[in-house]
Formats: sequence, structure tokens, C-alpha cells
Amino acid sequence: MDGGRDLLAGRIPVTLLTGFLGAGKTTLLAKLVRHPDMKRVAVVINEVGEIGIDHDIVATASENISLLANGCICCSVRTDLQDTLRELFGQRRAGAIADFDRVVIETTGLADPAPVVQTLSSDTMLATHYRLDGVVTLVDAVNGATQLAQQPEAVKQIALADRVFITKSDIASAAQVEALRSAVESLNPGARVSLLVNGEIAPGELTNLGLASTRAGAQTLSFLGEPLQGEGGQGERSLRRTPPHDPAIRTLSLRFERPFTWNAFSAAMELLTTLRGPDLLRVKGIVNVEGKPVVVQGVQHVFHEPVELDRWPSADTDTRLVFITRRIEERTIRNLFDAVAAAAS
Ligand SMILES: Nc1nc2c(ncn2[C@@H]2O[C@H](COP(=O)(O)OP(=O)(O)OP(=O)(O)O)[C@@H](O)[C@H]2O)c(=O)[nH]1
Repeated sequence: MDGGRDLLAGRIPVTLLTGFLGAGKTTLLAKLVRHPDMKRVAVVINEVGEIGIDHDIVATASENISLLANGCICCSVRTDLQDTLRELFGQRRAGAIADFDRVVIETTGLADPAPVVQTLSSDTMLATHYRLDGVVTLVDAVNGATQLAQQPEAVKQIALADRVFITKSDIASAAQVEALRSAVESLNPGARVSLLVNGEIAPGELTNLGLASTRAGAQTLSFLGEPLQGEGGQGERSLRRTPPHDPAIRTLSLRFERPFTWNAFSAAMELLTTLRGPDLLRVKGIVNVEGKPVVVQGVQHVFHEPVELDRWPSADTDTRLVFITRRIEERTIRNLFDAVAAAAS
């Protein structure tokens, strides 16, 4: 991405891409992997089934390593991040996958990035081959203020960042953007803050974040009350544990065989966002709208423009929806969608 391996240090630079649920991480990566400068980059995605990128996979090198049309390596974390990074390095050395000069890791929206930062430096094997270049955090101009007020992980993602991008300024008011910018600057005065609309940036914007990352990272970890971990094993444990988050937050996956009409589906979504918007942290999925695949995305009360795909990503044509909610019962959502699906048939 920046045209050369980290020859000086001899280690592969790693960019950590964070941002709360729905901030626009996948949108940014889906654009970046199509960029010619991304050929020598391995993208590690912490979540399986990212529709935007799944669509571009042209070959599979191993169970979790895939190749995209432009040669970029795309890797999903199925067990844990450390194993994935080790496997990636091993496969590169064995010549099983193309050489790469850089790694970009997308963390899940609910993750606290601190354990990943710590592990990259404290796991002896990883620290020999990789180094953290920097942490890039995306924050949504419409929902960011609420997320920062309610979710400690969102605060940590900002606090650890070397660069912060405020996304979705195209659908937010100037006042929302400015309020968020001041909130971000007060949480992390050292970070550069810019706007990012629909993931449109050059790959170079995510690299060479430089020494600042180590310094700011260390300062911030201590500011957040995170002990800086010692060598070896402790770092491993910290990465393997499930990041602690609000126990009221749940992930709920629904599947429907029968197709929806767009009117029925959107009526159900509208009802749900009106009634429970603030507790609907994230909705995403693929909906069978009278046979056609439509990708839907929502973040709290905001429902994004649905995108019709030209083909189904796999043979599975069921509607699949993932909801990340706070204090919403599974049956509330299921009943609502079942009722709508039944009424429309
Ligand atoms: N209007 C607008 N929509 C955006 C922008 N960036 C992302 N989106 C939309 O926001 C929704 C969520 O974006 P994603 O890229 O999936 O967000 P994410 O951070 O990967 O989400 P998680 O996987 O839940 O953590 C999608 O519908 C995007 O099209 C932007 O700058 N402007």
C-alpha cells in the first residue's frame, strides 16, 4: 500500500481499523480492496459473512484465507486473531499465498481494541513479524454522540486512535458533525480528525501513522486504566478472552425462507425502529425481496439505503438478518417479522 515492506524494522506494518457498529468500516474496506495499491495488502476481517467483501472473492487459499480479484488477500478470523496472523505469515513464507507488505485488521464494532494493540507487541512471535503502524477509528456522524455516551468500547476506540474519520457527514447536520468533532478532540487531542464519506479515501491515508501510535497507544492505555502487559503469555490471554461488554447486548440471527415484499419488510423495520430505535444497535442482512437479494443496513434509528445485488453471494437465498440489540427480547423481533411475513402471503 505504501510501496515497500517495513525494511528498516523488518516487520510487516499493521493498521488496526476500528469503529463502533455500523460506522462504515466494511464500506471503507470494500472500496480499498478494489484499489490497485492494495495488491500487496492482507485484510483480516474479524467477522464472517461481510457481504460487501464476500462478493469479490475469486479464490480460496485455505479455510479462512481468500483471494480477491486484484490479488489482495482477504482473511476472516474464525478462531482467534493471533492464530490467524500466524497462519497468514506461515502461508506467506511457504509461498502458499502472495507476498504482502501490510496487514489491515478490521475489528468488530463491539470490540475494545486495547487487547489487540497490546498483543501485537507482547506476543513474542507476532512482535517478531508484525508491528503496529497505527489505529484508525471511524465514528458515525449521526449516531456517534449517542454511542460515545452509552458504550465504553466506542470511547476506547476513539481514545486509542491515531487517526479518526467522522463518517456519514452527508446525512448529518453540520451541528452534529461539529459536536462530534469536539467530543472526539476532547477524548483524544493527539489524533488527526477528518471527514470520510462512503469510504472514499486513498489507501495511503491508512498508513504511515508512525511512531505516534506507540506513544499515543501507551499513553492512552494507561489513561484508560489498562495495565500495559508484559511479555508472552499474558498478551495471548488478553486477546483470547471475550471483550467484556454490556451483558444486555445480544446478537440475534433470524432466517426466513419465504420471500418478502419490499413493503412488508420495510413496514416491519419501520415499526421496530420507531418502537426500539435506541436499543437497535445494528441491523444488517440480506433480504429475499420477491427472489432478489437486497442488502439492508441499519444503525439505531437510521435505516440506510438498501442495495440490490446483481446476484446472490451463494446458493443460500433465504433472508438472513443479524440484529445487535440492547434489552430487546428475541421473540419480540421474531414475532414481528413472522407476523409481517404471514400477513403478506
Ligand atoms: N450516507 C452514508 N452512509 C454510509 C457512509 N459510510 C457507510 N455508510 C452506510 O452505513 C451502513 C453501515 O456501514 P458498514 O460499512 O457496514 O459499517 P461497519 O462499520 O462495517 O459495521 P459493523 O460491521 O456492524 O461494525 C451501510 O449501509 C453503509 O452503506 C457514509 O459516509 N455516508
